[in-house]
Amino acid sequence: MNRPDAVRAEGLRFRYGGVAALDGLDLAARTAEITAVLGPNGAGKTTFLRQVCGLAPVQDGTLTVLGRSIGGEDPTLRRDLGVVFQEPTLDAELTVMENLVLHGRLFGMSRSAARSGARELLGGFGLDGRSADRVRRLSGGLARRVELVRALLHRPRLLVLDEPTAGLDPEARAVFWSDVRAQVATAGTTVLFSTHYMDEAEVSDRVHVVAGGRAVASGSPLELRMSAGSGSVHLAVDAPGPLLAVLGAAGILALEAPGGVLVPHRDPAASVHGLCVLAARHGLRIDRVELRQSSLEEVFLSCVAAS
Ligand SMILES: Nc1ncnc2c1ncn2[C@@H]1O[C@H](COP(=O)(O)OP(=O)(O)OP(=O)(O)O)[C@@H](O)[C@H]1O
Repeated sequence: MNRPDAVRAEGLRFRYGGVAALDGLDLAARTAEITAVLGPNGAGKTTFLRQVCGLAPVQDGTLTVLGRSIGGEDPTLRRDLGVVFQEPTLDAELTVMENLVLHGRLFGMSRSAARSGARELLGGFGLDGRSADRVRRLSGGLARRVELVRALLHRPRLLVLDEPTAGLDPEARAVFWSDVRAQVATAGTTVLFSTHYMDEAEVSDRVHVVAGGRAVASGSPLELRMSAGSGSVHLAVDAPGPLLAVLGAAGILALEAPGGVLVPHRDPAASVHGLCVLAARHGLRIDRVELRQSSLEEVFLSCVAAS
């Protein structure tokens, strides 16, 4: 389904003095989808997300967020945004509920609406028992989930998350993302987030790989893996030597791999027949054929290396 864009960036350039942070960034995040901005340190992810939130000016290029053209500070936009940035910003001395009510009040909610909204969200994320806990007593993972609840309290249309799970262990990260997915499924919230974790990008509907301030690849995680052209065919054989020799003589790149031979191929499925025919012609027996897709990590590394 083609949904309208909640965020659209075209030719964004941004400089901090002599440093170019964004260098012609084009990307889009569709409504009610999860979009990942995946890139190494210094790729420009935070700069871009700050622009989306109106916290950094648009120096060059165009940026549209929820139908508004962004030029810098825009107080009306803030109501439609829920934000979790890298640095924790809960008040450690207040309880979970006090933090949430404070946030609700800042966003113009009545005390009772903030309390009942907070209760509902905490309940939905299985955190009902934690509302009276002081934040300083929470684990890092729990505190991040409370930040997520706080970001959602005023019912934003767009959730912006800048490396929201940095520093969390894999289990805490998985719980955090299951909360986010639940929110998208129940409320249709649009999510735009940055990460340098490949496995996190896998949770998204669409990934933009960013390097050097530009999007160097875009697509669903599956599309990216397919388009990287680095799938492979694994041919299980007892002794790889003769098969490697036959493939080498035919000009086919092949590598010895555990249990057999690996043949990298842009379209692994299309190459299977030819490989089997070639082996059979030389009297070589293949026990099993397995198609392997490149991981998002391989795609990421190859995109960044080529940029
Ligand atoms: N306040 C600043 N002053 C000068 N240069 C900056 C500033 N903030 C960021 N930069 C530079 O701009 C570039 C992009 O930084 P940005 O923080 O947007 O990248 P990032 O992808 O979010 O990185 P990270 O994953 O490390 O947070 C980097 O070269 C960075 O050093």
